[in-house]
This record gives sequence, structure tokens and C-alpha cells, in this order.
Amino acid sequence: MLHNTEEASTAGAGSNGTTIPVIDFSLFTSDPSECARQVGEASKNIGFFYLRNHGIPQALIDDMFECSEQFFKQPVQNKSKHMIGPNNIGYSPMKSERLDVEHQTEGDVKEAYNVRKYSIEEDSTKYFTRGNEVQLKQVGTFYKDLHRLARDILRCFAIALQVPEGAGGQAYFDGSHEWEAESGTTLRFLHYPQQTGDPHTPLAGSHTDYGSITLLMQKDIAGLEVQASRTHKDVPWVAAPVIPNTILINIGDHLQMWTNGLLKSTMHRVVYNPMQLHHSRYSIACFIHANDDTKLDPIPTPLITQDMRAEAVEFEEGRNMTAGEYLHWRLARSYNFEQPLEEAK
Ligand SMILES: O=C(O)CCC(=O)C(=O)O
Ligand SMILES: [Fe+2]
Repeated sequence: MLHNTEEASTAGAGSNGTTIPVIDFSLFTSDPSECARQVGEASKNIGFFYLRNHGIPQALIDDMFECSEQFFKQPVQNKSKHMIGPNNIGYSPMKSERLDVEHQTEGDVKEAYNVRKYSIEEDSTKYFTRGNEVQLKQVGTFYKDLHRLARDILRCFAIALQVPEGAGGQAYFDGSHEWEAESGTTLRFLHYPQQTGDPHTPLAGSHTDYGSITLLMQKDIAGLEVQASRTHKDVPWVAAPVIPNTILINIGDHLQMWTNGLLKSTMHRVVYNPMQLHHSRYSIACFIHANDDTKLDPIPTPLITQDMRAEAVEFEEGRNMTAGEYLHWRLARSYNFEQPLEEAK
């Protein structure tokens, strides 16, 4: 076991005192309004929070990391059979994605494999689990557990945002986040290989996530950094360390647009960690997206006003899109699907 963790009390402390809070999610059962208050507060400020007592068995998370390691250690020609395309399913090779489209000339120093909800039984997921039936079943269980957790977290948002009962109350987001519906929701296994690294080159460029919320699990090696403010670009980056037995949650662009910027879709990136001289870094992200046909217009809540629109101005281009169209637009900016991905440099 590698040791590169920090105590929860100091997690992500930036030089300006900004911290990423750790929230005990057992509160969701014992005191939902207090849980919603803490989730809402974190999301209005840094846009990131850790959850402990989240209900996903650690043994299952460990097994998923094991499955991921076994996949990525294969030769590249084996991994490339199910290449990613505009459907966002399958293998994305080293340097094929540029998350910071404006500043990166080279692609991210990472490889990834994406599983989509409706592909759990499909070839691409079977390929990821290399014919291992137990792991195939586990991916399905893991994915559904994460989706269920995400819906509980979204209930906290609806409570914190005071969505009126007539509009759905705490269940407001349930209908737009159905397991069965077509959506961009994606389970992504990431690998940042062992390397000498350049401390100035991000391994994943600065970006915001495209969906509603992201659930992130990091293994052993830290590297994620978050920018505490969307409006002040010169604020320092804050480290998001690995805290055992927690899942890190962040707000994505949907929630920022739905709330006219009240909730923050925070910029983040992955930087080189010297531990990567000797070890690979692995993470697993579950990107929760609204059903494809969901509008990204402000939601009904007394806390959101028209004059808050300026806060969300960076996403003005996405304003009149549905969730499905927005994902398509963001992916087309980050990948060059015109160029065969095997040749991506
Ligand atoms: O690997 C990580 O820790 C974060 C990755 C990330 O932010 C992303 O893939 O959107
Ligand atoms: Fe991200």
C-alpha cells in the first residue's frame, strides 16, 4: 500500500484557506436537510466535496481497480480493439484526448476505457473484462450502485435548492436521471502510466466536467488539483488528495447551467506526481449526465435569478442545447475523431 494521503481535516487546504470538505453521507438517512445543507454549501463554494459512508463497498471498488489494472497492462494492440468514437464508448489511447482545448498542443498523458450504461452486457464491456464473467457482473453492480448514489446526491441538491413540491420537490432530478434512459452517463477507467514526467505538463488538462455530477475514486497516488473559483482565474490550485474510504464528488456543467452559476462547475486538472516515477496512477470516474433530451435551462427555485446569468457566461454556447447535444459538442472539441485514433500522438 502506498502512502500519499492526508488527514481529512486538512484535505485540499489551499494557501488561501480554501478546503474541500468531507461530508458524512450517513446524514442523508439520519438528517437529510443537514446533509443537503452541507452538500449545497460545498457546491456553492469550491464545487467539490468528499463523501464518506457513501454505501459503495470498498471491496467492490478495490476489485474494479484490479480489473482496470489487468486491462491496461495488456499490449496496446489488445486494448485497441474497441476504440472510442463519437458514441464515447471504448478505449481512448495515450494522448488522444485534449481536455484543455485552448492551451494544450499535445494530448493528455493518460489512457482510458469508457463503459456506457446500455453497454454493460455489450462487447465493449465484455472486452474490458477480458471474458471474466465475475468481473463483468461486478461492473454492472458497481455502475448501478454509483448511479443510485448519484441520485441520492441529486436529491440533496433539490432540497438545498428549495425546489417547490409542485415542481417535484426533492425528487426533481429523478425523472431527468433515469437508469433506463439514453444519456451520456459514462463509467470511465483511467490510467496515467509510470513516467519521468514534466511537472509543468498536466497529465489531464484543465477542464470542467460536462454532466450533472462526477463521482471520482483515486487509487493511492494523488495528482488531482482544483481551482477554487470560476470567476477569478488567478486563484491557486488546491490539491485533492486521496482520502481512504471516500468518493470525491464534483459539480458538472449541467448543474452550473441549471442554477445560473449558483453551483460551481469547478475547473480541475491532473498534474504529475513524483510517485509516478515508480508507479502508475489509476482513477475511476463516473460521469452522471441528464437524459439526452433534458434542457439545460435554469430550474424552478427561488434561489436562482436572471441576473445570475453572467456567472454562467462561459457556457453561453451551450445555453440552448439539450444534455445530449452539449455532450456531443464538448466531445467533438476534445477528440479528433477525423484522425484515426491509433495514430494519435
Ligand atoms: O483522474 C482523475 O483524478 C480526474 C480525471 C478527470 O478529471 C476527468 O477525467 O474528467
Ligand atoms: Fe474531470
